[in-house]
Amino acid sequence: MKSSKMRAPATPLRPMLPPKTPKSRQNSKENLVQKDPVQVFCRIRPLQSESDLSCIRVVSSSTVALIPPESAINYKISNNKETQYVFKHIFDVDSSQQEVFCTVAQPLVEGLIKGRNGLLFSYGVTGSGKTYTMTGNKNYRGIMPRCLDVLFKTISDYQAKKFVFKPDRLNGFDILTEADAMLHRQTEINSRLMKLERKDTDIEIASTASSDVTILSGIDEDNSYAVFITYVEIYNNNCYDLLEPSNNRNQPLQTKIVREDNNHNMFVHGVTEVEVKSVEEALNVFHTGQKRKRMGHTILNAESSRSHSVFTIRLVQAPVDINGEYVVQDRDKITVSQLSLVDLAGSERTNRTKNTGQRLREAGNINNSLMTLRSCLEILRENLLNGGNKKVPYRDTKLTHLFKNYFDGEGQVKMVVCVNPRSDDYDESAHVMKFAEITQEVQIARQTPIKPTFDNGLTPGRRRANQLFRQAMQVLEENGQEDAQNLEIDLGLIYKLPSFSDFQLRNDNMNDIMKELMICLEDRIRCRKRLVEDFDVRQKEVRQLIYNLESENIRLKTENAAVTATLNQDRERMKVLETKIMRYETTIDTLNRRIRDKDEHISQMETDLNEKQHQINRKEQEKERQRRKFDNKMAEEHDKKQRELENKLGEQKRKMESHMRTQEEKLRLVTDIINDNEFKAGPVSNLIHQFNAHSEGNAPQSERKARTKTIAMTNPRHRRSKSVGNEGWLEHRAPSIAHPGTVLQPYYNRTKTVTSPEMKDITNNRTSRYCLITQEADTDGELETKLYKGDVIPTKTGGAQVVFDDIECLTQQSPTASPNTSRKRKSENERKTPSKKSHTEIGARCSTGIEGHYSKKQRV
Ligand SMILES: Nc1ncnc2c1ncn2[C@@H]1O[C@H](COP(=O)(O)OP(=O)(O)OP(=O)(O)O)[C@@H](O)[C@H]1O
Repeated sequence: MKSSKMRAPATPLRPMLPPKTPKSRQNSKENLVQKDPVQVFCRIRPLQSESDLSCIRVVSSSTVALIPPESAINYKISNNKETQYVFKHIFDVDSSQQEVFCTVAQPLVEGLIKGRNGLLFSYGVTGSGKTYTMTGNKNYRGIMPRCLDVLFKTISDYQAKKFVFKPDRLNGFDILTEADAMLHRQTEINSRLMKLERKDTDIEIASTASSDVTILSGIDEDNSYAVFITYVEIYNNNCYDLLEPSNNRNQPLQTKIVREDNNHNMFVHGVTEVEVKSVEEALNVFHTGQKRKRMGHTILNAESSRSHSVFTIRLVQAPVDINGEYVVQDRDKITVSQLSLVDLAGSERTNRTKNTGQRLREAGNINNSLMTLRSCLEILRENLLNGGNKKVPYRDTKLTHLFKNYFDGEGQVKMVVCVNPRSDDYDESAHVMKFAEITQEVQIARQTPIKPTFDNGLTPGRRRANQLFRQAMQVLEENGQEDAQNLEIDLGLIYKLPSFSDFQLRNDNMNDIMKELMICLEDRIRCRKRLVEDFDVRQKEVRQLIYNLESENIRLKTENAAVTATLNQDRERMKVLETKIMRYETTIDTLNRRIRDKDEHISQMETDLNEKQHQINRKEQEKERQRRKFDNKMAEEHDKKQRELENKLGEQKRKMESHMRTQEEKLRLVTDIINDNEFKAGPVSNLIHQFNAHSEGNAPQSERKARTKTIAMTNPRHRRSKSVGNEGWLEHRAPSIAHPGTVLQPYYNRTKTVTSPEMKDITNNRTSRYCLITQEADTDGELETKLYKGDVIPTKTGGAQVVFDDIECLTQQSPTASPNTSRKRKSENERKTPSKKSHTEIGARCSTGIEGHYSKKQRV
């Protein structure tokens, strides 16, 4: 008999802080004290035809004997002796599906409801009745639909609304709020309407649900429950999600991986978990999976019996809130339990099936996984017997990896061995039996407690109490108590209604409690009425107060608006100013940056300038050094040249002196000659001849003869005195002579200029020198002035003769005439030639005399 305290409905302000308890799984291993063996059941299917021979004999409800037929391999070895095998229970050919379910699966469902995990295998060769046992058919529903029947029947009143629990895709669940869940429900309805989904229930299985479904114990009335279905196929050691949503049905299924969640439970990662609310819905999902399986096998060219099917029922439960209506929004309080129903592939050996190619590979994989399952169980058994800690090769195949947790003590494991009694299957059946026998020696730790008891601070039985409370209120309302519905309306902190007296909820005193509750409620209604009246009065006062406050508030708001407007204006101004400041700051920054750049530039320039100045100084120094060197060199050169010039000058001087000495000597000689021969008779021509002979020496004989002939006879004794002051010049010039305008003019002392000289001009005593001036143009048209000079010497006859001793030649060149090198040269040559010529002419002229007499005769 279950009893619970009924309490008043909580007010929203009532604190509800349930202390958190650690998760069950954390303590689960510490709590494992008891161990249960793997329960193995044996089911013998009926013979297909009456002609078939049976090799199995049921000895008792737990013992079965295998009798080898003659065709068996070990017929001779076993000496026709039967082998007996003991199992938990033997289901013979007459055993019904219900019987099998009740014995094998119902305890697992009970465990499931209590939060315990369960695993049920069906093992056997092909055609031995595994699928028949697990799924069944239209008339004979198997374990799976029956499990669903019982489960939904048991939790029917406690099911949570759809989508309150949502799979988190990592083997856990989240709790959605009622609003979110409703949104999901709406979306689902819409999508169904869109798709116009056809109800595709597996007719064979779902048509006849058992009417005599038992309601199992162990349900927690203060919990809400939800059922989720997953359907996975393991084929060729690959995991496929048969419920995977797909738009294209011909698209092959994606392989999935087996992973471990945060609580070290194994699960198929990303598997589709479908929430179902009824058996029909669950079978519908199963049917969808079956179709996907068939489709997949058609695509892969496989056979259904070659794969392992894992149909898992996951039961999610969580406590309801204090009002017993909604699930408490705390995912730590969720309990998830699951029951996996595994229809294994046929366990026959390859040599029997004569498979090749793909079939052989399939068979290999099947055997592999079954062998691994077998080795895992054997090692577990060995560890158990020897206390060893040998590593169990769960990870070798997907099948064993997925169910690792069960063998490690996280759930109950059961196996139904299906055998075909046909003698043809003897060898295979013997294998199956042996394996099954070993399996049941494996002990699995019992999971206790099955479900953690949360100390969540909530009253047990609150859901039922709430229901009773509602019922009582409904009765009161029917009895004319209008305020009954308002009882729930909380009066807040102002008033407190009298507390409920404690009611003990028991199944046998429900009517008494109901009566007491109604009396209590009537009192509460009266009390509430009083309080409500008082409340109304106070409410009016408060309203007035509020009104006043509101008026004041409006006034303040107006003031506030004005102040706010001013403030906003100020803020705007501030903003503008701030913007300006920012702009200026930016400008200042920019300018500072520029100044820095310029400073850097200036310092760089200064550095360059210094460098350049330094270079210039260096160059100046170098230049100064070069200049000094050059000056020194120049001075040296100058000294050298000066010395050379002095030497040359000295030499020239010496030459000139020597020449002068020679000339003086000559002159002296001439003077001596003249002096010696002044009074001696002798023609002057001889003296001149002597002079010429002396001076020219080598003159040609003919020239000398000619000259001798042309010179007039003179008497040197009569040469007029040339002493200073006594020299008188007779300048004889043609009337057409142009003044040459030369700077250097011949200097004549006591000069008499005549154009046509008379005798007396020559013969007078004052005239001692004679100068004849002629002018003519040369070949280039240049003016050439010649001055023929000579001594006037009186002749014996009283006349006078002129002895020419000098010719002066003045040649002028026009500055406007174009310079002509050849002409110049010519002129120079000419100048040179006349000089030479003049020299000869001097001689000639010197030897030429103009003899004049005082007589009127003139001879030139
Ligand atoms: N106990 C039984 N009572 C009546 N019919 C049975 C029984 N067991 C099996 N059968 C029938 O035998 C046939 C083969 O059975 P089933 O398909 O379940 O074998 P299986 O072991 O699942 O084969 P596979 O390994 O190919 O899947 C089915 O038609 C089924 O109805």
